[in-house]
Amino acid sequence: MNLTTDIRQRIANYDWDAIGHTMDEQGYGLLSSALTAQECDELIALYADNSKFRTRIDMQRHRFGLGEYKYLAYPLPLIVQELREALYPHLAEIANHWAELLGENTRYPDTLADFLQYCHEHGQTRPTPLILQYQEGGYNSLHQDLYGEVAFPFQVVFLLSQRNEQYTGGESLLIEQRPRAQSIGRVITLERGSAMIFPTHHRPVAGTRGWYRANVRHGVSPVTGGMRYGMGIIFHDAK
Ligand SMILES: O=C(O)CCC(=O)C(=O)O
Ligand SMILES: [Fe+2]
Repeated sequence: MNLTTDIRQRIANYDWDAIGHTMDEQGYGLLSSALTAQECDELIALYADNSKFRTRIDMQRHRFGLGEYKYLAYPLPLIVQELREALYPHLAEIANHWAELLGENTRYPDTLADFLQYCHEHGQTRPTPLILQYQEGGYNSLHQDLYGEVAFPFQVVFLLSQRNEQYTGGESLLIEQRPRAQSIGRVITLERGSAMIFPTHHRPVAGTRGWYRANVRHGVSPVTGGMRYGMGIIFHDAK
């Protein structure tokens, strides 16, 4: 791959205060134009190269939905490594703020390397960034990506395909379940190269007696035509 090296700068250029506020308010955030069309194409092309991946999952076999995904192997492709490293400190700051709101003692370290060290000490050593592929009819059931006791509270998904040109349907879904209430469903329409930051397991919501946890699951609605690729960056490693 002909990798660009301005990823760190691109990530640093987002208005992270504004993203933090949006995440506090709606539970997720968007990064528009995080990847160029060429980078999206390169990542899609990478999907065919099994030497870059450690595991392939047939989603139907596990009743996770319909489609497939592959977990990248270490060392991660440079662009994925750079995105994971560059996103982490901004998200750790928001994560620490959320932990405070929820009265948790957890404090996330400032660097991805330190956080991964912590994962490794807890037996979580396998890389979790993944590329997902859905054909017509494919979908991803509502789920959470937890792979052990250590879980970073946010993950990021990048849409790699061109909506309405390469595929139709296949909307990103977030379902938020508040205690003793019915769930809220959010449909997030991503553009090619854009990304969504969302909670891995829950988000703080203001109640009449302080902040409480609302459980969040994510998924993808059925693809009605064509082929849709996404790339997920999960920060905790897996057991
Ligand atoms: O394909 C998608 O957009 C959903 C990806 C997903 O489940 C994830 O990134 O964890
Ligand atoms: Fe997921």
